[in-house]
Amino acid sequence: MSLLELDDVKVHFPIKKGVLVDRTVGHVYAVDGVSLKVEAGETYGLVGESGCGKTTLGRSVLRLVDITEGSVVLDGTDLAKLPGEEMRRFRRRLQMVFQDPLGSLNPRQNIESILSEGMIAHGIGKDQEERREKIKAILDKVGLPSNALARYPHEFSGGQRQRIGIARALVLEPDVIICDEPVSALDVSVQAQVINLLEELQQELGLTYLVIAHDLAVVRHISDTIGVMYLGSLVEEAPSDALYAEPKHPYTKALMSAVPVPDPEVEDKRERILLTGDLPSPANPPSGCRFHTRCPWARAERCSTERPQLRDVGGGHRVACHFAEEIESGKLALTRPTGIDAVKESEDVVVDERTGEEAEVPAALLTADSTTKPDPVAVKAKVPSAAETPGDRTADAVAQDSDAPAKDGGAATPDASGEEEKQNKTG
Ligand SMILES: Nc1ncnc2c1ncn2[C@@H]1O[C@H](COP(=O)(O)OP(=O)(O)OP(=O)(O)O)[C@@H](O)[C@H]1O
Repeated sequence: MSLLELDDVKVHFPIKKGVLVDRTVGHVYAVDGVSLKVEAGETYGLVGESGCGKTTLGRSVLRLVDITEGSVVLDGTDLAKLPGEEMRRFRRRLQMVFQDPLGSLNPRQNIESILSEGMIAHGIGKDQEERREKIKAILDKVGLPSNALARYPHEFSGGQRQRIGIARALVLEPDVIICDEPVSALDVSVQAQVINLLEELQQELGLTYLVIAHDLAVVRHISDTIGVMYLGSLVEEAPSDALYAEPKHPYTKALMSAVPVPDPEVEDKRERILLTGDLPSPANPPSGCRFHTRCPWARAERCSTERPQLRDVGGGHRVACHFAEEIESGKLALTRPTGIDAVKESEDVVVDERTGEEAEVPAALLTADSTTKPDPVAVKAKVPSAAETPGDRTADAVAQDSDAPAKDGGAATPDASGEEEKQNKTG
């Protein structure tokens, strides 16, 4: 049995209407039948574009949102069936590291108080002295000096604050840590340090992670197994290397082909799959295969009526596509352009709304309906905007951000990077 098992988990949020009497007029199918297993000591990476239900799934494991259907089993215990008090005790074993380290730390509490809070609630440590010793040891493990204890969250850089968030989870000695976009609010250089730290801690302490991220690069680096979500469901799951070597679902192929490769020669020859159309609303998902409205290989007769189940295609690789094998062998003709040729040949020039600059947009993305915006997944591959290209900012920010563990030098003072991050978020 795996340490954490999710079986057909559904989270449907009711859509209410009415002034005096709340009427349920529909549902947001945020998570719609996800089954996955996280093995002890391993990392499961969950990827998908914004709005696909990743965060809701993570929160449902912690019972921070109610599960509509299905089960979440931790070490043999079905959490959905636990009464409140027992669930409270179990919660110690499941901890979360949040995306926004500053927003998740109370600015009025010093680090000792923040880290003690959970320990007191769960009866860890017989007195404050014992708790302090434990906190100091954990701070050391995450690369922060013990004099950080008396300081406040705003006195640390973004990366250091995330180390505090990780320490807060660790002091409770959890079985599983759910990391929800753990590095997406950080500079790229700092991201690598935090990811490396998570890996080191895993090796040293035998931790188990469920890492949720929209960034394939982040998940690839750290995961043993990766699950790809689209509109509330898993469309593909495989060991990390297999997924990257041979993505089998058309959506995964499109996600992968949108990630730029640093080598220009490889980049030039690479197959591109550009999706047209927007992500459908989870309140009104398409019938049959949820991806059929954007899939370049969709077959009207089957894909729009029959919902594909995740099925094993060998080597622990599971895919929810009726035609995965035919697509793989090249036997299935395209029913929509993938935009491969269009990328190379298009000379259409339009103005990028976000930057106000002229941007080349592949002709394939300019659909007959001019009101339809190009899909951001596809566009990102060709026209990254200034705001979406962390690499550009990093060149300057790297020099300024001092996330390197300040073991002997004391905690960092408010630094330029911290300010810059805040401005970035508000801007
Ligand atoms: N409490 C809620 N009530 C109603 N709808 C919700 C609620 N929480 C999330 N949703 C909706 O559920 C869908 C999935 O949201 P979720 O935040 O889980 O996606 P995500 O993949 O984590 O996206 P992001 O990376 O942007 O957070 C979205 O359409 C969202 O608007």
